[in-house]
Amino acid sequence: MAEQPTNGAGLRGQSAGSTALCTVGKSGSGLTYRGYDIHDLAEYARFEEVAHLLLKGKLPTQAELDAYIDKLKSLRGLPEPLKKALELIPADAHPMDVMRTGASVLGNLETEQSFDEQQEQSDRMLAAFPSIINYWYRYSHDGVRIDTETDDVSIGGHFLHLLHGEPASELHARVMNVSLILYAEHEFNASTFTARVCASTLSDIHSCVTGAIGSLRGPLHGGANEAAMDMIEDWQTPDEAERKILGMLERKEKIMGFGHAIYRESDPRNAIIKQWSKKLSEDVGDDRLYPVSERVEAVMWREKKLFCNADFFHASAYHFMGIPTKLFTPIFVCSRLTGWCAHVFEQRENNRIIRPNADYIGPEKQAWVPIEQRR
Ligand SMILES: CC(=O)SCCNC(=O)CCNC(=O)[C@H](O)C(C)(C)COP(=O)(O)OP(=O)(O)OC[C@H]1O[C@@H](n2cnc3c(N)ncnc32)[C@H](O)[C@@H]1OP(=O)(O)O
Ligand SMILES: O=C([O-])CC(=O)C(=O)O
Repeated sequence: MAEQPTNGAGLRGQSAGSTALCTVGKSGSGLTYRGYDIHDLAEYARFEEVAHLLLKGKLPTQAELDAYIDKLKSLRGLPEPLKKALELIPADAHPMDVMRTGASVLGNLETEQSFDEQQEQSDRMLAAFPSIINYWYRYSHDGVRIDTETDDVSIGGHFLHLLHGEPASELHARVMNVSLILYAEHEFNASTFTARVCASTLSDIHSCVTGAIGSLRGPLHGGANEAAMDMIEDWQTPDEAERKILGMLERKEKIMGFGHAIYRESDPRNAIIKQWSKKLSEDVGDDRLYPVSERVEAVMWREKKLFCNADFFHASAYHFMGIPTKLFTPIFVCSRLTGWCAHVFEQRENNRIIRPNADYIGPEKQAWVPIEQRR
């Protein structure tokens, strides 16, 4: 593992527990899920296989995978009260707030009654989350009540089908599959840690996931893919992008989609999603966004030795597939849900309430001042 600052800020460099789910940056840049390298998973696996790996503890056999896919397909429908709740949320709401509310309402309607239900509840959320966000999006933006029970085999294809009202192309379904795999799990990141803290109080799984969605929403975490898109979308040429980035660095602004709390030299997911972004850019005949993104990457490395994290090239990749920017982070939710739930299971298996100490930096003991004497 690369050397980390240990002054305590952000708990950086400190172990907060153990996990059998994931290694991040173990040899400087690697990423594995239960021992499987991210490159192999992105190249050969279906997202549903990775979900099985994380949630059930092993890669499925073909028969197990077929059964799991069928099961997830059967769980895509939404209960009427949830649809009604989604219809009340205005079009200008942030989709991450919609996800948070959707998860919470589902938890009211299909409450986890005991931890024995954790697998079933996780599968249900995995199947239902794309339906939740797209049901709201299509109702609030297009005025249509979509049928969320499609026959698409993959969760990624299903997501795009609901969004665009037609089955996804093979290329788009493939890229969504890769994207969902890349985002699925990442050890004790902020949102996963949120889920584990919540789980450590023996709370229900919907509360753990709802809290995690709130943590993922911020631009320093999952919200960075949207923030990166907002940053680059108006830049017309690589030269303009370079000028703008240099200006931002001069003003000491954060450049979204760059840097990482754990990786020091590169994020292994970047090369993978970058390659798919390039393919998509050729597919749509783009001669602007991809070259702009590449220049931003080069300038950030040249000027600051800062590298793209998983989010940066996700921005252009999603954009090329016609996904509205504000739905980028909800897709991250649909994927990271697998990691969150697997961590909740792990926390529950060997639980102690998470409750660290704080270093007190406030005033020493003070004498009580009656209210009429205060100034
Ligand atoms: C899926 C994910 O969640 S990946 C992360 C997504 N988030 C982003 O892309 C947001 C932009 N990036 C960042 O804000 C940070 O790099 C984080 C939040 C990811 C990590 O934060 P930290 O662990 O505190 O970063 P780190 O210790 O490596 O920072 C070192 C220095 O580089 C600077 N730096 C780090 N990232 C950036 C950036 N993207 N732009 C400009 N400067 C940066 C920091 O400000 C810090 O400078 P300082 O020493 O003068 O204060
Ligand atoms: O690990 C982190 O700090 C951020 C994260 O979730 C990721 O990079 O996927």
